Amino acid sequence: MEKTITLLPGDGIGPEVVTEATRVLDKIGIEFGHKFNYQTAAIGGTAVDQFEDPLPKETLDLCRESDAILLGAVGGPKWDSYPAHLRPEKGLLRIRKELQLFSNLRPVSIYNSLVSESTIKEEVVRGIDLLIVRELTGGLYFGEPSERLDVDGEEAAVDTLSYKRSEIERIVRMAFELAEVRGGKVMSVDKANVLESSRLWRQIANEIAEEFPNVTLEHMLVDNAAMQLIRNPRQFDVLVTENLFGDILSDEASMISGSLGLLPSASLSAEGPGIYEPIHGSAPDIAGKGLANPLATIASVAMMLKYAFKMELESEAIMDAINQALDSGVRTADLVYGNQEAVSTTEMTDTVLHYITKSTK
Ligand SMILES: NC(=O)c1ccc[n+]([C@@H]2O[C@H](COP(=O)([O-])OP(=O)(O)OC[C@H]3O[C@@H](n4cnc5c(N)ncnc54)[C@H](O)[C@@H]3O)[C@@H](O)[C@H]2O)c1
Ligand SMILES: CC(C)[C@H](C(=O)O)[C@@H](O)C(=O)O
Ligand SMILES: [Mg+2]
Repeated sequence: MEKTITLLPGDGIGPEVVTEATRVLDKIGIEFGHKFNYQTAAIGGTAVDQFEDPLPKETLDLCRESDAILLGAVGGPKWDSYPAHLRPEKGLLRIRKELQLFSNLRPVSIYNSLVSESTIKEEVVRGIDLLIVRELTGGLYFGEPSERLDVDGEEAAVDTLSYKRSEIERIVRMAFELAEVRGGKVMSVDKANVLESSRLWRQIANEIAEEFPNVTLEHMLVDNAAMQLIRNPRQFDVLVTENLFGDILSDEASMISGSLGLLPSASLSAEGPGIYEPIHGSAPDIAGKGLANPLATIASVAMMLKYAFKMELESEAIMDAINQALDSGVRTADLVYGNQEAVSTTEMTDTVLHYITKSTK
């Protein structure tokens, strides 16, 4: 097969991890006889510097006409004081909205050899396999008004948490469809004891549940969910939640797998190309030092192969290779506690590449 992939390296460690992920794609291409064509475009702070726009039109056009998009990360201290529309993060929010990527899948599992190294007890994390389904184009990130204002002569600011029925229906339905082919359980996470938007969310989740007799639905308040994720993550199969709750819970959940540098994601729409992106950010503290863990981005490529190209075997070959690389003992710095030696970003990828073969399946 021949596929065109738009690369959006972005800022900080973004370019480093995207480069590593394309090496993995190239190896898959060789082993399985596919051709991956890349086109690279600017997003985030890099795009602000070049085009005074965190999402130039040319970038969006390239993305629209590609088969899939691979994003590194955006943002960094350099742009933190820029006005809202020129912030790197705005570029990411805009592209998610433009491409209607309402569904962000953030799977959380643990590689075999990391079970005993987790900061959480082995018996709590062993065999973890849960999926966070994060709503990605609504809620506080996009609600209007979102602005500074004057309240009683005082400086104030407002952000708006609003959801339409259709927005809730489609993401909750997606969660149920995924649960049907997984463990058959949906946990809808909200703050219905306080927020009206959460009460609508809960009501609609109950309605959607009627369409899926083989899937059980439970509700959990988000503060409790944050605690339960660490106390007993095995109770969860699919968690579905609004944009900001999903953002926070997924960073927390990454520590069940061992590091923020391990968690991949797929941002999907009803039709058209999706963005495959690690859940982590641009990590300015380690950028340019060869310290970044490339595995979240490499696993995002595995999600791309599975969801965008229906290349199940190829996707599994990558996940198997990551498992074997970690089994062989290599660790990037984020995975090292104590005095074990860490390998570089490139060395980690080299080890993954070593284990990628068609015959692994
Ligand atoms: N999707 C994205 O583009 C995205 C996501 C989150 C944050 N950001 C942006 O990134 C910038 C930094 O934010 P932050 O520091 O809060 O979050 P971050 O995710 O960039 O980093 C948090 C911590 O995790 C570490 N880390 C992250 N990814 C890693 C990796 N692959 N390997 C090893 N360690 C890794 C970092 O070194 C840092 O200590 C901000 O500008 C923020 O807006 C972007
Ligand atoms: C950079 C930021 C806008 C983004 C988000 O909050 O969605 C990031 O944290 C993520 O998780 O992808
Ligand atoms: Mg985040």
